Amino acid sequence: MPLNHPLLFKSLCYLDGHWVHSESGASIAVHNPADQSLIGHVPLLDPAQIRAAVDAAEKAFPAWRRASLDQRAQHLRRWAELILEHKEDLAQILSLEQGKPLFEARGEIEYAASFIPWFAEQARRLDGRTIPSHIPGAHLGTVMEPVGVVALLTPWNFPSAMITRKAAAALAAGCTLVVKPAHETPYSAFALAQLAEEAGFPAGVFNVVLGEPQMAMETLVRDSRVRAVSFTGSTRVGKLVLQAAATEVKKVALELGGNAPFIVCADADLEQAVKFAIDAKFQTSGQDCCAANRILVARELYEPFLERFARAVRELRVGPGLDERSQIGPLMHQAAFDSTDARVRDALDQGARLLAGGEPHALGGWFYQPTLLADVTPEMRIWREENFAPIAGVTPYDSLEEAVALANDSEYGLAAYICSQRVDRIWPLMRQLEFAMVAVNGAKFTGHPIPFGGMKASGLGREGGSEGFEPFVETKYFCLHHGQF
Ligand SMILES: NC(=O)c1ccc[n+]([C@@H]2O[C@H](COP(=O)([O-])OP(=O)(O)OC[C@H]3O[C@@H](n4cnc5c(N)ncnc54)[C@H](O)[C@@H]3O)[C@@H](O)[C@H]2O)c1
Ligand SMILES: N[C@@H](CC=O)C(=O)O
Repeated sequence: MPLNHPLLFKSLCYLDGHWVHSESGASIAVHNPADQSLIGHVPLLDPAQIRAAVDAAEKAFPAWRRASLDQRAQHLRRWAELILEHKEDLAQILSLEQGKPLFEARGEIEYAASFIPWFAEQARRLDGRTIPSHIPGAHLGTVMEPVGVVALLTPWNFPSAMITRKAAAALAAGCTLVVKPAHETPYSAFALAQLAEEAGFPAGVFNVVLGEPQMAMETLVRDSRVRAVSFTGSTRVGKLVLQAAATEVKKVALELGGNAPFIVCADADLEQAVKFAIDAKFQTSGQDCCAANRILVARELYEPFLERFARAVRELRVGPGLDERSQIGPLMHQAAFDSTDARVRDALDQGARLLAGGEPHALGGWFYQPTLLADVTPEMRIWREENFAPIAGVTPYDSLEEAVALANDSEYGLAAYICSQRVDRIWPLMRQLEFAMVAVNGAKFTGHPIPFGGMKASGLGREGGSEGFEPFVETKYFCLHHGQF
C-alpha cells in the first residue's frame, strides 16, 4: 500500500522506545478481511518480553509523573497533530486490516485524535480539595495521583479510537502504559506508536505488545506492578479479565458488548426514524457495540416503517472498505461470518419475515448482505445475542410499558435509542431504560466529552469525559498536623 509516510506501516512491537521482533520467533499472520489476502506477519511476544514492556513502563513512570502538566500536554498535543496530519495513511491502514469503509476509517482517525487534546486540557482540572477539619490543629485535603503503570487491552472493531480514548486519559494523568491490541488489527496500533515516538514521548512511556491473547492478558493483569487495566472487548473476555484482576487488587475498567434497543414511538417522524435506524444499525457494518440491534416499533407505524426501512437497507452498497463507494464492508473473520449466517437461519426457522438480504453476499468471502428481519421475537438468537453484523431485527409493540419491558430484556446495558417528538414520552422512557447511554432522535452521540460506558454486562466504569480519568488516578487524602500557631 503506497503511504505518504511509509514508516507508519510497522510490523514490530514497540518496547522501551525500540521496535522489537519476538525473541522466540513466533508470529501471527494478519489478513485483509475483504479478500483474505495476507497483509503481513506480526510478532507474538512471550511472557518475558511482555514483562519487559512492564519493566520499561515502570522505569519511565517516575519521570513521567514528575513532568509538569504542560510538558505532558506538549507531547500529547503533538501526537494528536501528527495523527491528523497523517489521517489519510492511518485511515488506509485501518481500512486495510479492519475492513471498514474509508469514510468511516477517516472518521475513526478524527475521533481517535479528538480524545488527546481534550484529555491534555482536562488534566488541568484533576485538582484536589481542602476539607474543613474535624481535628484541632490539622489541615486536611486531597490530591490526585496517577496510579502508575496501566495495561490497555483493545478490540478490532475500533483499532485506533479504543487505544487513544484510554491512552490519552492515562498519559495526561501521568501514567505510563502497555497497549495490547487485537491481533486482527495490530497495524493501527503500531502506527499510533510510531507517531507517539515522533511526538517525543520518552522511551518506556508508551509500549505496544502482542502475544497469544490469553497469555498476554494474564501476564499483564497478574503483574502486581500494573496498577490498572482498561479493557474493551466482548463480555466473555471481560469476565476473564475481571477474574485475572481478582488475584491482585487493582483498578479494572471494562467496556463490553451491547445489544441496543431502538424504540420508534407512535408519534415519530417516519422518514427521520428510518434514516436514524439505518445510521444506528449499520454503522461500522453493524460491528459496533452501539449498533441498534433490537428495533421496536409502535404497532400503528410497524408496516409503513418496515416498507421504508427495507427499501433503505436494499440500497446500502456493499464492498471492500478501500473502495470509496462502499458503505458496508466485510465481516471481520470466518467465525463472525458463520455466526451471522447461523443467526439469520435461526430467526427464519423460528418464523421471522425476511424483507431484505438474508444470504452471504455475491462478493463472496466474509461479505454478508445487509439484512432485514421482521417479527423478531425474544426467543431468537438475533434478539438475545450481540448481533455484530449488518443484520437488523424489528419487533412490534403495543404500549410504551411493553416497549420498555422488551428493551430491558437483555443482559446488556450499553446504548439505547428513542425516536419521538414528544418530550412527555422521551423523558420517562429515557429514565426507565436500563442502558447507560440514550440517544434521542439522532444516531450520533459519542465523542470526547461524553462518559462512554455501560451498565449490567456491558461493563464497569466510563471512558471519555471527565469520568475517563477514573481508572488512572487515585485520590490521596492528607492530614497535616500543623499545631496551633
Ligand atoms: N463498550 C465499548 O466501548 C466497546 C467498544 C468496542 C467494542 N466493544 C465490544 O468488543 C467486542 C468485539 O471486539 P473483539 O471481538 O475484539 O472482542 P474480544 O473480547 O474477542 O477481544 C478483545 C481483546 O481481548 C483479547 N482476547 C481475545 N480472547 C482473549 C482471551 N481468551 N483472553 C484474553 N484476551 C483475549 C483480544 O486479542 C483483544 O485484544 C464486541 O462485544 C463489542 O461490543 C465494546
Ligand atoms: N461506537 C463505539 C465503539 C463501539 O464498538 C464508540 O464510539 O466508542
